[in-house]
This record gives sequence, C-alpha cells and structure tokens, in this order.
Amino acid sequence: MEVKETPLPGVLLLVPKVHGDSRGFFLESFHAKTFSRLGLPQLFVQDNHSRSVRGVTRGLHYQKRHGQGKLVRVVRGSVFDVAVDLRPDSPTFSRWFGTTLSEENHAMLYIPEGFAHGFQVTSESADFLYKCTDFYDPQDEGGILWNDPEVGVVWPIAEAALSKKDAALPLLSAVSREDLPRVV
Ligand SMILES: Cc1cn([C@H]2C[C@H](O)[C@@H](COP(=O)(O)OP(=O)(O)O[C@H]3O[C@H](C)C(=O)[C@H](O)[C@H]3O)O2)c(=O)[nH]c1=O
Repeated sequence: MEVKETPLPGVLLLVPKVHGDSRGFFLESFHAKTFSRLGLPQLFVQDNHSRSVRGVTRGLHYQKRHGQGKLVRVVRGSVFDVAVDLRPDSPTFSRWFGTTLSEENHAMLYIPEGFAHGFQVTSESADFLYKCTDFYDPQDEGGILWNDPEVGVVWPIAEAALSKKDAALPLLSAVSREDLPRVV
C-alpha cells in the first residue's frame, strides 16, 4: 500500500499494490494490520455503494455528532473526490483537497471525521464504494454548498447535477459552530 500525505493533515491518499496477470488483477482494498501500522482506523461499521452518471455531484456532506471517517474508492469510472476541513480550530479550516479516484488508478482516499466529503463524476457513470467508521444517521447530517466561494473547490465540471437536498445546502459562513462537525 503506497501512502501519500495531502495538504490536509489526516487526509491520506492510499494506492494499493495491484497484482496483475493474464486473468486481470487482484488488490487488497482494506487490511486491518496495514491500517493499524498507518495509524488509521481498523474498525469500519458500514460499507456503502453509490452509482452516479456524469456531472452528478454528491456533497459536501458530514455528520455533526457521529462523525464518519471514510475510506473511499471507485471501482468503475472516475470521479473527482473532495475533502474540506471543517474542524473549527484547525489551521487548515475551510481548506479543500481534491483528487481523481478511478478504476484505472485504484486510488483510495481516507477522510477522517471533521471533514466534509463530496465527489463529482467525470466518466459516463461511476460506481463509488466506501467504508465508514460510524453509522449513517439522517438526523445528524450536515453539509455545505458544493460551490461555496469561501471554500473555492475547483470542480472539473461547472454544471453540477445535484439532488434537491444538496442544491439547498448552506454556505459555510451560514453554518454555526455547533452545527460544524464535533471534533473528539
Ligand atoms: C448516506 C446514506 C444514504 N442512505 C439513503 C438515504 C436516501 O434514501 C438515499 C440517498 O441518500 P443521499 O442522497 O443522502 O446520498 P448521497 O448524496 O450519496 O450522500 C452521501 O454523499 C456523500 C458523498 C457522503 O460522503 C456521505 O456518505 C453521504 O452524505 O440513500 C442510506 O440508506 N444510508 C446512507 O448511509
């Protein structure tokens, strides 16, 4: 597993070793001992799979009190994946980091609690899989608008296809401190 730090402390880019042969390839997408060695969580309690078409932008989401660490990857197609630091006292508060995750590069991103997460599909369709360190709690959801100018994410596709919920998310400046992710 190749591990690269990002400009956001705690957000890590992970590229698993790919064992290719005439049949195709094999890779380990998660290994508790490797994660323990990297200081990453070993316990993920929920796996998710979403499929989206080109231009769909999901996010920027987080959970307020039951923050979810997320290990995200793409098994078909490609996305531009983004993490935004929403830890109020962090020196990188409101800073974002983005990278392409795809079936070609096999790259994974680990996004800790305290960050908003979102992605935009850059292929015809994309299958997005991720592991979460806490359970989904719809009453605990928070989010900020995908194109909040204060955050300034540079998305590959200007015209995002959004859910009604995401189109109505607030700007970061309108989110009170108690509605930001709780940092344990
Ligand atoms: C997140 C989630 C959703 N759902 C149900 C609720 C809705 O009936 C349906 C779609 O939910 P939503 O529109 O919130 O899905 P996304 O827009 O992909 O939300 C996710 O988008 C960004 C990228 C994230 O990182 C979060 O994991 C999550 O907020 O799935 C569940 O049953 N379990 C879940 O864990």
